[in-house]
Amino acid sequence: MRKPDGKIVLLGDMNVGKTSLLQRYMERRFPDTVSTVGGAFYLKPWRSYNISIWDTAGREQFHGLGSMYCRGAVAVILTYDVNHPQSLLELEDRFLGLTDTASTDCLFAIVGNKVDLVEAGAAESREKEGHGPGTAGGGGGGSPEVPKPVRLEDAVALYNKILKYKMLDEKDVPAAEQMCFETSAKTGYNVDLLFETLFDMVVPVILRQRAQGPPQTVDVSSCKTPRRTRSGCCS
Ligand SMILES: Nc1nc2c(ncn2[C@@H]2O[C@H](COP(=O)(O)OP(=O)(O)OP(=O)(O)O)[C@@H](O)[C@H]2O)c(=O)[nH]1
Ligand SMILES: [Mg+2]
Repeated sequence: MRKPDGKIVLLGDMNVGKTSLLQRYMERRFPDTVSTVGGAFYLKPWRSYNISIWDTAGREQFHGLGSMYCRGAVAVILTYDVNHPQSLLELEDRFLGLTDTASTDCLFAIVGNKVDLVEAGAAESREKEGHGPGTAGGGGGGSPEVPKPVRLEDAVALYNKILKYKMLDEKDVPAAEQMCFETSAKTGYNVDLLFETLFDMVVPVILRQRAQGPPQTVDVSSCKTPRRTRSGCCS
């Protein structure tokens, strides 16, 4: 098997849907998942490159492994659940620090998953209030404004905090609007857009890294070995 040219890592709290997003993209389905143990990866050929995409465990007990998985990453997908504000806060509090081992020109995407539940919840409350499905609660025809527990603006604010944390100038990185996504692994909404936008963006990073010399290697002495690692689908 050819060595991957670049690595993308999914990070985020347990249950936000990291494994489901990856399976939706790679396998085109939404199977039942079990909470991830350790990590697992897929290899995605993209143009003339091989990109590895790492799924990580959100559970606290595996937290220490996160920085090992991020080592040398060309992009990190920080995932939260749009229905759980705490999962967005956790990205800043618990997961951002893990990306210190990523490549210096690592790209960051922020992904709010499970948007289908917002729509479902809104439809349910409309019905409870006596409005039929499809009515906009007295509105005049346009699609109803669905209140989301976490708004896209909150993700954009986090993106700007990340730039500060990494001491990056916004002129040198993609705009927040390009890097904040709302997805549904269940319906597939925006899932291809997320991964393929990112693949296209990481290609120049891979080329830059190649021009600069050999890829960074893992210093195994500085990280704990996982007790159990679920093997990747390609291993
Ligand atoms: N409705 C809905 N459910 C989802 C979506 N994505 C994931 N789920 C469900 O959320 C639960 C957790 O999904 P996982 O993909 O296992 O979450 P995870 O982030 O990988 O969790 P850990 O591996 O524990 O870190 C599962 O029951 C999924 O079926 C989505 O877009 N919509
Ligand atoms: Mg998982």
